[in-house]
Amino acid sequence: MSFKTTAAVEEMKVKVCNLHAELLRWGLVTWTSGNVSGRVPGTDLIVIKPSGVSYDDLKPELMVVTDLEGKILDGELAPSSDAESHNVVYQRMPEVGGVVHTHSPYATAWAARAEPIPCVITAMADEFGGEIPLGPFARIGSDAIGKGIVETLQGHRSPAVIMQNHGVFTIGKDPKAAVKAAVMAEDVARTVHISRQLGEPVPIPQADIDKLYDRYQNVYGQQPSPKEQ
Ligand SMILES: O=C(CO)[C@@H](O)[C@@H](O)COP(=O)(O)O
Repeated sequence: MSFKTTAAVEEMKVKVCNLHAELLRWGLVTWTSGNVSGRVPGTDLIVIKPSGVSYDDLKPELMVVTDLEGKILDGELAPSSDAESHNVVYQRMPEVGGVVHTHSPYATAWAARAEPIPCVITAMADEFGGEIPLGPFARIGSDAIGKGIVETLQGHRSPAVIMQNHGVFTIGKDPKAAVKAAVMAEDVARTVHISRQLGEPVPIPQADIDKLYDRYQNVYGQQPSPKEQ
């Protein structure tokens, strides 16, 4: 039976396509590395970048729609080679609406050293609620990467995980939130790297991390007015 698209699917194709430009804008990807996906709200449909296509050539109509098992439902091209990893996250974390993968240089350098990024700046407490955890080494081609992402994120508030010897995976309530987490992960990875070159960074006490995280997640910025809630 041929796939019957919807306005929501087409809207997600545009969002996912356009968010790939943010990966370039913030210096998170090189050539065709990296990928963004989004879950169409209220469905088990996933929209993801086609594999190996130049960022300059990405268009909404080239995005690939799959089910949670990776079966292609819409799209002429093969989905990202990381689609299985994204799908394991969506299968096991129903609250996740967006997943991003990059090889951003500073965060990936921490992954190459198999070290989690310690929470030593308030920006990390704000966005990640603690360290950016390290996930296991796993080769592409099975569900091992996806399982490693999910198992590592459990017990952390971080929306980002650095996978040993590989790179960054981030999650969010929607694709834009996952892209933000990828941008901020690279930003703090760079800062903490620079700090550690000149000495030993000083950890922030957990009680302060908790307060900073709560403020940033619940007070910072333009909170919806009571009538909007
Ligand atoms: O990291 C990997 C594979 O794990 C890269 O190949 C990935 O960033 C880009 O692959 P795709 O073009 O999305 O298939």
